[in-house]
Amino acid sequence: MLLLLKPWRDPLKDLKHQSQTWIDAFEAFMLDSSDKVRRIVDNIEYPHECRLAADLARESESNIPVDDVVEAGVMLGVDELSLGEDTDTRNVGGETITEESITAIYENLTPRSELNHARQAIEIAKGLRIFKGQNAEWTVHPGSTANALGGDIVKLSAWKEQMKKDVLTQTADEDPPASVSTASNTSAVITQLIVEPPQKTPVGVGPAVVATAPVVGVIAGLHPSILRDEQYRAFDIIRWHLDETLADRNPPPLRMVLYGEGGTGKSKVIQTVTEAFAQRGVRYMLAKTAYTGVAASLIDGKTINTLMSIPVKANGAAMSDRVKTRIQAAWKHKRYLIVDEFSMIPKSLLQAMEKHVSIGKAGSSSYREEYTFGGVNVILCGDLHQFPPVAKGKFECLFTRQDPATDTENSALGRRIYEELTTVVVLREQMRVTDPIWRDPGAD
Ligand SMILES: Nc1ncnc2c1ncn2[C@@H]1O[C@H](COP(=O)(O)OP(=O)(O)OP(=O)(O)O)[C@@H](O)[C@H]1O
Repeated sequence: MLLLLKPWRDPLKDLKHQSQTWIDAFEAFMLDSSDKVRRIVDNIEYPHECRLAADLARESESNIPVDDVVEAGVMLGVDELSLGEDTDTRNVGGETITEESITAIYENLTPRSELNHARQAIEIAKGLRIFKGQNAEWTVHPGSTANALGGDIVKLSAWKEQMKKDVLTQTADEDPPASVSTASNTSAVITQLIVEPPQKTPVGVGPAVVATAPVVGVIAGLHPSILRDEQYRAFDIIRWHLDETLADRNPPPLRMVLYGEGGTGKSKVIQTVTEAFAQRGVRYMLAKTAYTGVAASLIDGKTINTLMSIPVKANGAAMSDRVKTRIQAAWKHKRYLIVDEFSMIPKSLLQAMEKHVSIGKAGSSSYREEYTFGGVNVILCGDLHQFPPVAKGKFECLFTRQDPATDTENSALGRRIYEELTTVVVLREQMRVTDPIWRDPGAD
């Protein structure tokens, strides 16, 4: 929180005094903080509270009892557990907000999906230069008409085409189209949808539409041609593998690490890859996840615990038939798994992930029993020095070699699974920070 909210140049000097603990430093900072900062801290869990409420509502709609304490815990992300007190009213800025007032606000809102669609339409139209000036508004004068010129028609057709692709991106995520049920007829459909891999263009010479508008709060992808070389290499490996899979050529499972410090553009690669899946009409084959809800939401994914129905607190109990049925339904069509911020995953959790995904794939037509993860392709993204595993000892870090003195059976298995990831792309170019003083803090 201090890193996020307090201005700093040298984190060790500016964020806390040497004599302070991090907790003391945070408390001291909060004492002097502005109302705005307090509001941010107070509300930081709010999106997760909303998502949890939605998850619980969905669970109850599908007749799964919500008062089944152990099973309800299974569905929660780690950071979704401390929700604070359950109250019917909140006081924001002296105004009391009740359930009724929230309902009234929601009733007057345009549905989010429509807003996203409208934003997307405008972004794409801007990219295609349908609007005349940079900030021109699209005003309609009653009674007056204008003749469209040839160029306008071309732009409008391009806009319609791009809109169609984006509708695919937004809708084709969870389930395959009804007509796509087997691998072979998948590839038949795909040949119609496949787009040629783009030629790389020099940096700065981007196509008219460089990115589609993101789902709100999710990092948008880039057109592959404007990815940096290292980013493109990672994208191209996954794209190639996907095309081989779709052509039924059964490539060996992809076991890949996309490694790079914060700001080197990993999330951009993930979203560009997502769009490649959507363009091929197979978004439903891709599962995206991260350890924390915040990291998962940035890539439009789910937390590991939710996606794989892994209990937050391992209780050693055998998996119930109900959970098994649920993960098999969720994983039936999944072929690729992208995990962001993988440094937070302890070895034993990687082992649990492998086990749950394998169970999830068992019985499906794409299950490959001889491979870990039931043959699902795995791409771990992150930086081992960014966030260590939460609340676990050093021996649980994935980069710590196996050691019989400290490793448990599960953590040793987790390390062995990690060692399978031999395709590694390292992103070195810092994309977020452009000020040289930040890039090299040691320089005066
Ligand atoms: N090819 C690119 N061209 C221009 N900007 C880019 C490119 N790739 C990434 N960026 C920008 O760099 C910044 C960091 O990118 P991104 O969030 O993908 O990095 P990251 O490695 O996922 O960071 P973190 O690990 O902190 O989440 C973003 O502002 C993004 O828009």
